[in-house]
Amino acid sequence: MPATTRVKICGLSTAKDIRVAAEAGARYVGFVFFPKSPRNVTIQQARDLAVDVPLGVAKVALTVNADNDLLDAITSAVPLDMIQLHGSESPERVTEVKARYGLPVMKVVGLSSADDLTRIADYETVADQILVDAKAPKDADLPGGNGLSFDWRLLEGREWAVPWMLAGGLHAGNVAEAIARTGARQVDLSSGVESAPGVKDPAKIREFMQAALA
Ligand SMILES: O=C(O)c1ccccc1NCC(=O)[C@H](O)[C@H](O)COP(=O)(O)O
Repeated sequence: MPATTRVKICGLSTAKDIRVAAEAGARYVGFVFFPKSPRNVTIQQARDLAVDVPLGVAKVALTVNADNDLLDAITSAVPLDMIQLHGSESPERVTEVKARYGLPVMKVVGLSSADDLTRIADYETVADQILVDAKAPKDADLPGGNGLSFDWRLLEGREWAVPWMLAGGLHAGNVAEAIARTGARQVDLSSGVESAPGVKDPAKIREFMQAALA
C-alpha cells in the first residue's frame, strides 16, 4: 500500500488555521518571515503560534536570503523543526545554515523548464529536503506563494537522493493529478487554501487535505 502523502500548509498565521490544518492531517506548518508577504508573521507571532502546534506536526520557518542576525533571532525565539530557504541561497549557504542552527534545511528550487532541473543536483547533497516549486515570474512581488504551477511532466521519472516536496499552484481540484503525474510523496501549498491573499479558509484546508490524502 503506498505511503500516505505528507502535506505542508504554508503561510499560516492564526491558531485556528493551524488547528484546522493539524486536525485534518497536515504534517508540516509553515511560517513566512518575509515582510512584503501578506502571510508575513513577526517573530513574536510565530513563537506564540508555534508553542501550540501539536506534537507530530513539524514547524517550518520560511525565509528569503535571510542573514545570520535574522535567523539567530528567529531560531532563538521560535521552537522550530526545519528552516526553509526560499531565496537564492547557494549550496554553501545551505551548509552553513544547517551547521549553525542544527536544524534540517529545505531548499526551494523553482522550475519553469528542464534547464532548471540541474539546480536540484546542486542542492541534493547539502539540503535535507528539496521543495520543487514553480519559478516565480521576474516581475512578481513574491518569490513564492503565487499560486502558479509548472509543467509536472518535467518531474516524470526523476529521483533525488533526499526527500522532496511538490509545490506551486496546488489546490483540491488538481492535487490528485499532481501526485499521480509526479510521484510526489509530499506536497506543499499556500494560495490554494486561501479565500484572499494571506487569509486561509478552513473549508478549503479540509477539502484539500481530503483530496491529498485520498
Ligand atoms: O507565501 C508567501 O507569501 C511567500 C513569500 C516569500 C517566499 C515564499 C512564499 N511562499 C512560498 C509558499 O507558500 C509555497 O512554499 C509555494 O511557493 C507554493 O505556493 P502556492 O503556489 O501559493 O501554493
